[in-house]
Amino acid sequence: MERAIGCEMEAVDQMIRHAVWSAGASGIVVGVSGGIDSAVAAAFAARAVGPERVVGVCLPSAVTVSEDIEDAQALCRSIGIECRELSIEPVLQAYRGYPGLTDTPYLAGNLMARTRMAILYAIANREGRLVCGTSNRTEYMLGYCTKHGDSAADIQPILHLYKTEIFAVGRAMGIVQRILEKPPSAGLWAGQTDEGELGLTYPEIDAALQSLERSGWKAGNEVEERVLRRVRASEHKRSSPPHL
Ligand SMILES: Nc1ncnc2c1ncn2[C@@H]1O[C@H](COP(=O)(O)OP(=O)(O)OC[C@H]2O[C@@H]([n+]3cccc(C(=O)O)c3)[C@H](O)[C@@H]2O)[C@@H](O)[C@H]1O
Ligand SMILES: Nc1ncnc2c1ncn2[C@@H]1O[C@H](COP(=O)(O)OP(=O)(O)OP(=O)(O)O)[C@@H](O)[C@H]1O
Ligand SMILES: [Mg+2]
Repeated sequence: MERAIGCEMEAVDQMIRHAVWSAGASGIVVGVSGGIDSAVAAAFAARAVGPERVVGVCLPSAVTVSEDIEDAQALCRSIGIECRELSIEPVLQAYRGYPGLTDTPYLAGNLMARTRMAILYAIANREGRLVCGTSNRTEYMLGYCTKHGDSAADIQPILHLYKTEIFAVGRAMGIVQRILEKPPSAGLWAGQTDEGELGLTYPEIDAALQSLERSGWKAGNEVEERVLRRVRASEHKRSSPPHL
């Protein structure tokens, strides 16, 4: 880990406090999946504005494994935030009534991510909260997220951190061990893992991204070429829609 974790954590705290204060918000809502990104993002939110002003919402579907729900609850307990659980199955069941909209795991998965976003924003609307993002720099650069789904947020406390750095920050914050050890997964279909779907490991991807950034986005090997293709293809997820 090259960056000074301590100084950067203070800067994140200040950024979150400023965003909440300038929005006149009562607090923060964050989707807690039982994974490391939402754990670290929620822990930052709790540090910044106090755990009593943060609510974690676990939004399981039929493909969510019970260990993930238990880990999300354990995370909320360990950082002292309220934990709510709302199944997204009734909403997904309604989508299944529209022919073809949920026919593949890919289609259903993106609908799950956007359903979670809609519920988090409804809670934010009702309670005057800001929605806390959980995107890290690696998935942001690769576009490995659902556009207007899990990528939608009002604050982004961990967007500057590569996935491999999230684990180091999580360890420094004392995030529960089971969350630190599980393989990253979007949890959108049974058996899905990030590294399986991307076809590269996070250490490989992060090394390639750092090398590409240093070289002015010139690929020097096959892994860097593959990563660069994903970065280019997902440019639209990092910019405003074209308009006049
Ligand atoms: N060049 C372009 N200019 C402007 N817009 C463009 C575009 N190309 C596609 N689009 C639009 O973007 C859409 C495709 O983007 P999107 O809907 O996001 O879908 P897409 O990127 O195809 O799929 C999402 C990926 O993210 C993964 N994911 C999702 C959610 C969470 C996580 C996780 O790690 O937790 C991972 C998921 O497994 C899948 O691999 C197209 O249908 C189109 O509407
Ligand atoms: N079952 C769920 N309940 C609540 N929020 C969820 C759920 N599944 C996904 N999310 C939200 O979508 C975000 C994106 O998922 P993603 O898998 O990238 O992150 P993670 O689960 O926190 O960490 P990891 O990538 O290591 O699995 C989560 O951080 C969380 O905010
Ligand atoms: Mg996950």
